[in-house]
Amino acid sequence: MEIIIGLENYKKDYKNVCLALGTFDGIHKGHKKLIKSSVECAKKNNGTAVVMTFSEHPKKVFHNENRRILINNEKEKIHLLKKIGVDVLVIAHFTEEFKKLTPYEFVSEIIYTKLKAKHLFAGFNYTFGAKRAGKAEDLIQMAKDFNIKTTIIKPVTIDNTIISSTLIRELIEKGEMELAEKYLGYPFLIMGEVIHGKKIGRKIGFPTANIKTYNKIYPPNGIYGVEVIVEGDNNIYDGLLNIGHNPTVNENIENEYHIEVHILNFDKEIYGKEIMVKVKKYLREEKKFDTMEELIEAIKNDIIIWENHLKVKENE
Ligand SMILES: Cc1cc2nc3c(=O)[nH]c(=O)nc-3n(C[C@H](O)[C@H](O)[C@H](O)COP(=O)(O)O)c2cc1C
Ligand SMILES: Nc1ncnc2c1ncn2[C@@H]1O[C@H](COP(=O)(O)OP(=O)(O)O)[C@@H](O)[C@H]1O
Repeated sequence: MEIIIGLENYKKDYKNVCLALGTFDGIHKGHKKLIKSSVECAKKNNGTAVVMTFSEHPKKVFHNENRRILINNEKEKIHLLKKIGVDVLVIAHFTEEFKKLTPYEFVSEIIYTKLKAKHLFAGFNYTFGAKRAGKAEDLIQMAKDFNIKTTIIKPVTIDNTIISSTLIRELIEKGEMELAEKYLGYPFLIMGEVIHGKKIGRKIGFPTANIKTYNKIYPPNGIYGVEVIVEGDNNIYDGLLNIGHNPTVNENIENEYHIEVHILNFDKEIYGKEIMVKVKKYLREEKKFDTMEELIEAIKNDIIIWENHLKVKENE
């Protein structure tokens, strides 16, 4: 997959561009259906499947919020789009200038002139142009003027509920990881670089790879059962993730926020490597223990609980 950052760097004449439009935060089952349609369109027409998203979440730019609101950081998004078979990902900057384009200017200047799209794919609730004034039906009409076909993808539902990034964000914020997985179509991901921590983990017999944090949503503080993939290693490991302040070892918890994973049956130095954690299940809240012995006992118990859970799942 080719990655183009900034529309000004989209320069090649790609053939028969099948363009998927949307913010695609989460790349959930609904997004996947839409993006897959553009990939299939490209295959059928000997063309190019292009996805255009923004480097900043449009809502964040609109409300100037600092709140963590994204389900995926850029790395995760790239990983997920590659898997679907997208040829070109354009990450446009959501600039002041861009925000001012009317819906018609967006179609004419960006979709037609710049991206040279032949076929568009957008969701039923897609909005575009200044003040998000353009709706999915407008897109069909406006694109017609430029001889561009448009396919609007109907809502994808599970148990009569429309899958949406908002719903999934709420589930992640509540720690409902199994439900989040159901709507996403894959477990919630945490991808990032392994950084140095306080080096207490290995002393107590449970080394934990600390993962660099990004401005995105994380599940509530607590202990989670996870799967782990380490850069340059083909195995999928089981593991236990801890998100929180480590109150047992930290006096001043306000300044401490860590995301760290103990990988089961693993013993390698992986500082600086990229790791991917698939968050499967919330196990318990993070506690302040009076002694290190109690913390060690709790971690041992977490491992037993998670291994037993996996055994039961295997036999189901
Ligand atoms: C499975 C697991 C459960 C944990 N539970 C707690 C907890 O309840 N309370 C706590 O203060 N720290 C908890 N920790 C975090 C440890 O305090 C932390 O891993 C240890 O201090 C090592 O940190 P370091 O990587 O900076 O050396 C847990 C860690 C793991 C792997
Ligand atoms: N089973 C394991 N799980 C996690 N990290 C491991 C494991 N075995 C070895 N390591 C290595 O040990 C480091 C974690 O040890 P730790 O004492 O907790 O140090 P730090 O505080 O720097 O994270 C990891 O970054 C990794 O390089």
